[in-house]
Amino acid sequence: MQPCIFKNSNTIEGGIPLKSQESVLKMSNISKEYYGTRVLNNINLEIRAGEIHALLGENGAGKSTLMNILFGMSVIHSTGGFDGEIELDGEKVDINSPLQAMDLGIGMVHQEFMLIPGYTITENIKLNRELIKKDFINNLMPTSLKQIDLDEMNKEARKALDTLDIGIEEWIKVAGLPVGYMQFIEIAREIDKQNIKVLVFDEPTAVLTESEADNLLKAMKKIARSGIAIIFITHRLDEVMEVADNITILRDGQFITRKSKDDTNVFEMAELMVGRQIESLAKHEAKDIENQPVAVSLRKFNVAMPGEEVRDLNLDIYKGEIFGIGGLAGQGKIGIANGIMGLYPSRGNVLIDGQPLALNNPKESIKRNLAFVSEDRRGVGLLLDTSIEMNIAITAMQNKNKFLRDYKLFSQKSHRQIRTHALDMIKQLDIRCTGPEQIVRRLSGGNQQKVCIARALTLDPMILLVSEPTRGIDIGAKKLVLDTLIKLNKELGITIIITSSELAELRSICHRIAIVSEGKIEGILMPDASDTDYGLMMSGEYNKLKSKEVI
Ligand SMILES: Nc1ncnc2c1ncn2[C@@H]1O[C@H](COP(=O)(O)OP(=O)(O)OP(=O)(O)O)[C@@H](O)[C@H]1O
Repeated sequence: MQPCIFKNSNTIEGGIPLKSQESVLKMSNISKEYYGTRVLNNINLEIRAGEIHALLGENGAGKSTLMNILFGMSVIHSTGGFDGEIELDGEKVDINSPLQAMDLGIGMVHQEFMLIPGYTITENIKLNRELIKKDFINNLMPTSLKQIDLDEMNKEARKALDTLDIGIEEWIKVAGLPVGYMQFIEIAREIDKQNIKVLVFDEPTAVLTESEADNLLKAMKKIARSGIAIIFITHRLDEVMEVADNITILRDGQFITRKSKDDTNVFEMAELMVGRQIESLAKHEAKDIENQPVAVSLRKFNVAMPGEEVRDLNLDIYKGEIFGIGGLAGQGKIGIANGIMGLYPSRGNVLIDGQPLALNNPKESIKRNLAFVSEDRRGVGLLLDTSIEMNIAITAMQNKNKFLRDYKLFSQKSHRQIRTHALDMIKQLDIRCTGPEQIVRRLSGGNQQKVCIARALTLDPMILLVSEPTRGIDIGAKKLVLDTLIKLNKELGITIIITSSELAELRSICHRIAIVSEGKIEGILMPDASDTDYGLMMSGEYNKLKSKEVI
């Protein structure tokens, strides 16, 4: 079996794309209801071979639902199916399961990784498509005793990785690899499939740093040049401008428009998505931070978070500051907040308002008025099968005795207070839902993130740590989240520590930004420092060059 990437037929000499006029995929008049609520209404989507087609829409617009239909996901069929037609290469198809979708040549690069950590990269790429040795004896064996051709599998995996310019060895295990690599392994798995015609990238850059995202966009262009049609779901409109040929925009389950990239711009796309004009992000006001008392002091702080280790780190964060933590994936930026909150083993000294914090004890961190919005909202952030209102209230109930009626001998939860508070949060953060009783699993990704933020705010924190707060959030909601952080800082004086892979986001709202490299602070910059300084710090070169007096 040969890897398909440049075997797909729609290329012409030199690998220049032959963007066929025929559509490879056509979804017509697609409608879908969930429990009586219409979430897609007569949607059309048409894509040609070799085209990169961006599918845009706010959180909850219906993008994932449309893709779930394309993949024949059970969530669609177990909830009454859908209306409309799907055609592949001009032929009507019924797609009743993901397996059938794969057989038809539809692939998906997932937002949440679907890799098996204990397997090697090759084993993950070839999972369920293992190659069997072709010698005479092996041919005679029953299937269960046939020998796998590991050499050939490694070769093909290598070829797929090379196509993506990934230097990593194919025989190493996936466990512990940085997030950026995981994404590429997912892609390698898809492009290694022989018959792939349509490849869906669902917010592929949401978990990547800027340089990793650049590489990914390049890889996408290369894959499209081989003739594969790409559906690209993203909330980052600059990426759309960089790689997309055409764009389909959904809003509240309605088809809004289809446009050629050349006939639109970022502002128009944003407006079409949200149905109103988007103002630019609010900016914090400059503050004389360093005269304030220290709110958080870290000395020789170490956190054993796999892939994000923090090593002997020293840092002071001032009261009332919005403090940014940036850096490349795998350098330790994510470990800092997780360590302070006691979620990963840590050692060293942490002072909160001058008083030592007991480490490795999440309850203690919450008692000391810290709250955390984790980057891993599905893993540690949310109770997916519980209502929005309970998700918002539960941590404050357990740790701060909020929403409890005290009857001397026992206490009982106050449904009324929980409901009133949830309704207020839903309004303040514009959580799109059917009501406070809706279970969180049924919310779109962005709205789940807003529930995490609401839960943290419910703890009335004095120090709020937020990790990747706008990952997977649409442009309208992003502004809302960042504006909310600024407001909490300005009006309630909350010290905010925000960790983000998006430097632009940090520079837009932070008073100071620390860049983490190899588990330590490489340096602290003001938001208006030069791009060169940021770039050098991110690559860990800043201090080396400074010591040589090059800068
Ligand atoms: N399993 C489900 N049961 C009920 N409603 C659902 C389910 N999955 C999604 N929905 C609803 O369908 C609508 C569309 O959600 P969908 O996840 O398709 O949006 P999206 O555009 O992908 O959003 P995001 O950008 O946040 O991922 C939302 O109102 C959501 O609450």
